[in-house]
Amino acid sequence: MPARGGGRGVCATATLAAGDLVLVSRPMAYVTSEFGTLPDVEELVASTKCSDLCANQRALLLDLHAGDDIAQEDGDVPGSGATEVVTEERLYGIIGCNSFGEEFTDFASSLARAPPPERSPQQQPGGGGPVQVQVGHLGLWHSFSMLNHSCCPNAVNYVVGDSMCVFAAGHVEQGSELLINYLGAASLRPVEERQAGLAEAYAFSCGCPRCSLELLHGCSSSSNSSAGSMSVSEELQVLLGRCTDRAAELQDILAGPSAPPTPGDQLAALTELCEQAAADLAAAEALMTPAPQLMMQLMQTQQAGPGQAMLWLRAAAYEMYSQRTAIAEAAARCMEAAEAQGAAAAEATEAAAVPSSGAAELTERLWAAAAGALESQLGLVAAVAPHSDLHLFLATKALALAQAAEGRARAREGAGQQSAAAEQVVGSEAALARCCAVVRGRYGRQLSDGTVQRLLEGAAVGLSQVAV
Ligand SMILES: C[S@@+](CC[C@H](N)C(=O)[O-])C[C@H]1O[C@@H](n2cnc3c(N)ncnc32)[C@H](O)[C@@H]1O
Repeated sequence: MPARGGGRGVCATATLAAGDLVLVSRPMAYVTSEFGTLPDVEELVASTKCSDLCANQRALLLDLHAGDDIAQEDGDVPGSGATEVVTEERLYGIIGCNSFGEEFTDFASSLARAPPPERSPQQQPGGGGPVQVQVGHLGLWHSFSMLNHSCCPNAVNYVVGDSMCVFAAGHVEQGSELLINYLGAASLRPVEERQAGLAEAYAFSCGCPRCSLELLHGCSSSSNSSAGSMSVSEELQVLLGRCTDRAAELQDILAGPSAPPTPGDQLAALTELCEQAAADLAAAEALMTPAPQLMMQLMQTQQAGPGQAMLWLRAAAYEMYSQRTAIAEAAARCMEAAEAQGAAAAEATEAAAVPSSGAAELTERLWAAAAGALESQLGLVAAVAPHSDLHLFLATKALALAQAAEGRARAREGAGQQSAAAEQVVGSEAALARCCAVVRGRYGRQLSDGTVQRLLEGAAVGLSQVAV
């Protein structure tokens, strides 16, 4: 694969579906840190140096790509032998190009790895040490290191214990290259930032279809531009800048020192923020809708269907979708609190204890808006980070919202009230089926129903611990 630094890659030897196991790799070096932080690279370097590598293992280590400069300076051909010395510079190069780390092990599988309740909560199976469900880790795995990157990956990886597992994350034709995402959450940033990140960390320029499509579209000038001379990319940056400012405002409204004192005030401030966020998102969506001729050209050069091409483009504005969900959710919670306060006050004065149906309807509308915003967010993640942790996280969150909406609808029916807004929410059965499909795509197509259930329970607990 001459277009890839180091020249190698991994291709499917058979046609694959999401959730097919591609490889399991044992670590050559592996370090962890408590409290979920990412260990320092120096720790992995020190651990690799200290480990007593046999000739075979040293040959495998030296076989790894260390960056184009280092390979050229050494006149090295990968896989050239066990007798070479692993210099410090080379080791840093190898670790820089090939290590993989996470701030904490993913929330679903970490809980699923904890012992079942009948065992002591502190004991590993077989009586080992305490189980750490949230540790940060960094490691080096040889066969995993052969996988190249794409911003629209077709494979997904995660660590169990200290082993690296890789699964297909969608349909993969026999002979096609398997590609993973090196960028983590940064994969949901615009193309210029992704390219800069990859150039800095790995010294290559990504030529994946999503990058090419976005670059081509981003260079075109925006017909919406008030200045008339801004490119799509520049205009998107302006909108994303406003999104960042709004995030600070949201923080202030929810927790800052100048937080408005009553849920009513808070709701008014959130409603205003929600309107601004919706207007900016609509502007971004218009910006990311190419003119028909450009769309034809983009699809022909990138071999992507129109739906796919659109999702790839819109994923550059992901932060705005995510913010719209956060604001709508905050507004719904706020209205719910106001509704509960109203009910409590009515009860205290022995007035009608049932909250007014107008308030109830508004609460439902806000929850339906939050669920709708989450569905848009989920669609983007499914397109650019299929079966990732984030995909599972959002699917689980959508399931929780659907179940809560159904619970409220039943409670209101019990109180003789109607709620039309709840019907807009994806039903919990559909949301559960989607969650199970995401789990199977991430953790293995062949999982039993019991294991899927256990992983979903893990994801639900993780959801309650992580605020996004
Ligand atoms: C983990 S290695 C992947 C295997 C590597 N191609 C090899 O032959 O050893 C990471 C390196 O592969 C190269 N690489 C990965 N993805 C790439 C891509 N999409 N385009 C070009 N080079 C890529 C970069 O040089 C990067 O530093």
